[in-house]
Amino acid sequence: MVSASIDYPVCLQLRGKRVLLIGAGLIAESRALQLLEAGARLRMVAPEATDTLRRLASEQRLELLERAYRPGDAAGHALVFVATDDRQVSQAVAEETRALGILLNAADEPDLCDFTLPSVGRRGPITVAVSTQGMAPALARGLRRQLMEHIGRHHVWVARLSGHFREHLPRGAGRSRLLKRLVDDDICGRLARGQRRHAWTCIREELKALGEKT
Ligand SMILES: C[C@@]1(CC(=O)O)C2=NC(=C\c3[nH]c(c(CCC(=O)O)c3CC(=O)O)Cc3[nH]c(c(CC(=O)O)c3CCC(=O)O)/C=C3\N/C(=C\2)[C@@H](CCC(=O)O)[C@]3(C)CC(=O)O)/[C@H]1CCC(=O)O
Ligand SMILES: NC(=O)c1ccc[n+]([C@@H]2O[C@H](COP(=O)([O-])OP(=O)(O)OC[C@H]3O[C@@H](n4cnc5c(N)ncnc54)[C@H](O)[C@@H]3O)[C@@H](O)[C@H]2O)c1
Repeated sequence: MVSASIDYPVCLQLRGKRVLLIGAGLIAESRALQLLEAGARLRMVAPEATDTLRRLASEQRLELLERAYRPGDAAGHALVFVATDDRQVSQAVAEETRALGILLNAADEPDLCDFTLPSVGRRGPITVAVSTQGMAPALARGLRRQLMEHIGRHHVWVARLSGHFREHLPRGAGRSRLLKRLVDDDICGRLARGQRRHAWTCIREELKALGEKT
């Protein structure tokens, strides 16, 4: 049975991947900064670019081709973004990316998008992303801001510690127990209330129990 489709969210690993961004105005600039943070190998194509994008190009942080988009530009890229002020450009890019099977985001043109961008907030390794399936970007932004207020320093600390344990402790029931306890009220809750010593006592007990079993 086919039902009405809903969005499928993912967190992409873009380190070292070739990404094409067409347009180099203010919207493209904000996309570019996020893509560079994610480690993408970024090529931009636009006749006019912002000062910041020009500077990044002169520092070789990205490649900037100062000309209009041409069919053939998309080849060899893992993802393509278009953010120009000309719908015809977006349509031409969409034709090319569809033919090549490359996923496209067209700023403000949901009908041409293979994926849309959620409103994103970050704290350490924690990412909050809110999407409204294209219905209300301003609501996505407002909700993201509200949700971010609930992410505290203790969450970042617990996330990092969990990452450390997952890297260094062998998989198994003991490790799962420790990782679950890390996020429950005993530890995460105590950290939120500033009771660091109690939290550490629980962690030590769990590690000791784990050590005795292995
Ligand atoms: C979340 C965010 C991410 C980002 O862009 O980085 C994003 N838009 C943001 C803000 C924003 N955009 C607009 C307003 C003015 C209020 C309004 O018009 O509603 C505000 C609010 C503001 O600026 O405060 C205008 C707008 N946007 C789209 C249309 C076209 C249409 O809906 O048809 C129009 C009307 C244009 C017009 O009529 O002129 C379309 C899209 N915008 C999307 C993402 C995708 C759907 C996301 C979702 O599912 O929620 C989608 C489908 C495609 C895409 O671009 O990927 C970013 C928040 C950044 C932050 O967190 O700060
Ligand atoms: N999603 C959002 O949050 C959001 C918010 C505001 C605007 N937008 C949309 O994003 C788009 C870009 O907005 P902006 O403010 O950055 O525009 P802008 O006018 O600042 O920049 C447009 C860019 O497109 C380039 N361009 C024009 N024709 C081109 C071509 N043939 N080939 C390659 N590049 C070309 C220009 O050189 C320039 O770099 C608009 O469609 C706007 O509606 C999205």
